[in-house]
Amino acid sequence: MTKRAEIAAGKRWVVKVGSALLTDDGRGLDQKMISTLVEQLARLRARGCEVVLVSSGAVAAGVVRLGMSARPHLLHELQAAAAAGQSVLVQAYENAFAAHNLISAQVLLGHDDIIARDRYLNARGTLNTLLGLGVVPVVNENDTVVTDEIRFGDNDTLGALVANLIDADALLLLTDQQGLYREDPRQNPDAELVQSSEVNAPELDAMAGEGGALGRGGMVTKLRAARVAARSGSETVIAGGRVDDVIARVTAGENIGTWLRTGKQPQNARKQWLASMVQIRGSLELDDGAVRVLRDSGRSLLAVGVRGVHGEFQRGDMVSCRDSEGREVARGLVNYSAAETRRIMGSASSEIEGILGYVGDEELVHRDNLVIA
Ligand SMILES: Nc1ncnc2c1ncn2[C@@H]1O[C@H](COP(=O)(O)OP(=O)(O)O)[C@@H](O)[C@H]1O
Ligand SMILES: N[C@@H](CCC(=O)OP(=O)(O)O)C(=O)O
Repeated sequence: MTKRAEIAAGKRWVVKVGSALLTDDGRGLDQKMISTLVEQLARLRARGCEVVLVSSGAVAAGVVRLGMSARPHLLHELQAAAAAGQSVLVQAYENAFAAHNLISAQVLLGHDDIIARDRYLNARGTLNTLLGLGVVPVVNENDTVVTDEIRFGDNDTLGALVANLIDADALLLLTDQQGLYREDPRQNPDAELVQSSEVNAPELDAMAGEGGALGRGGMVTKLRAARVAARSGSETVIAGGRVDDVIARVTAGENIGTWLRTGKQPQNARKQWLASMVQIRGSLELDDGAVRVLRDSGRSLLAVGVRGVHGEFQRGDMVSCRDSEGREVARGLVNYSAAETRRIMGSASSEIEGILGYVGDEELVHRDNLVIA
């Protein structure tokens, strides 16, 4: 896609609405904002587009409902707030969509639903079926059961994974700023808006800062999310949720907000699933030859090309493969534990049996289980 106007051809949208936008400066849900957004989503549906809404706001709504003075830090208090707030949030959406004769459906997802392939396929099937039935799925993280270790934590990431799941044409991240600026506008009110950029452009990393008091990830997680969404070929636009008619204008291809262009060809479904695993258990330091083999020829990673092992992981965990300067080259599911890998690194595959007393797989990471960064 080379021109912004081509976005208008997108028929499948994921629209993500952040806490910063929805929660009336932390005083509970901003019902007016919900009605405004839903009215715009209803128009998008009437134009024949399918849409999945990813909405934050459960914790913020729960904090007010339970009379807490601020967003809690303890995990169980956060989870209690999310549980009490999610029902209010979903009810607000139900009412707002019903006013436009649309049915919405609550979908709560956790990290486990993404890393287990059967659950991933199941979630995809359910979302596609809901869309086929004309329903608007309203997705949030299943906050009440996730633990710190396995939570997405921010809904930008969740929005991107949903875009991967349903092969969305585009992801729209709506927030309290009008897009990505060259500097955080809270620090520099004169910062310039980035209108468009290739999503993987390295200079974007230095521009994106942390979030405000209400949201979680700021532009850091929005940028990361755009890169995840791009893996399935989804374009991303970050725009201001309070801008008049923002959803209609972005989806019509108007040049507002920040467009992060995909640039690359989408990965196949299995590689997308692999890429969507956000929990990395350890890393492998590769020698230059292995880096070249992975980057240029798409072959498997063998133990002989590994010089160092960091972290503790088990067979089947996701590990990051890095060059000698620590830059990520690829990620993949490893066939040996960290302890085993430490023993076989630098050795030829034919030597594994002699070292370990058994041989599982010839490859340390098979090419089918490897995604290049
Ligand atoms: N370069 C930047 N451009 C725009 N906003 C930025 C930038 N860096 C950091 N931010 C901050 O990110 C915040 C939006 O993210 P966040 O608070 O997580 O909201 P949300 O709940 O919508 O996800 C903005 O309020 C802004 O202060
Ligand atoms: N699942 C949480 C949302 C996490 C969060 O705050 O995300 P975001 O505002 O999008 O950065 C909730 O509903 O409160």
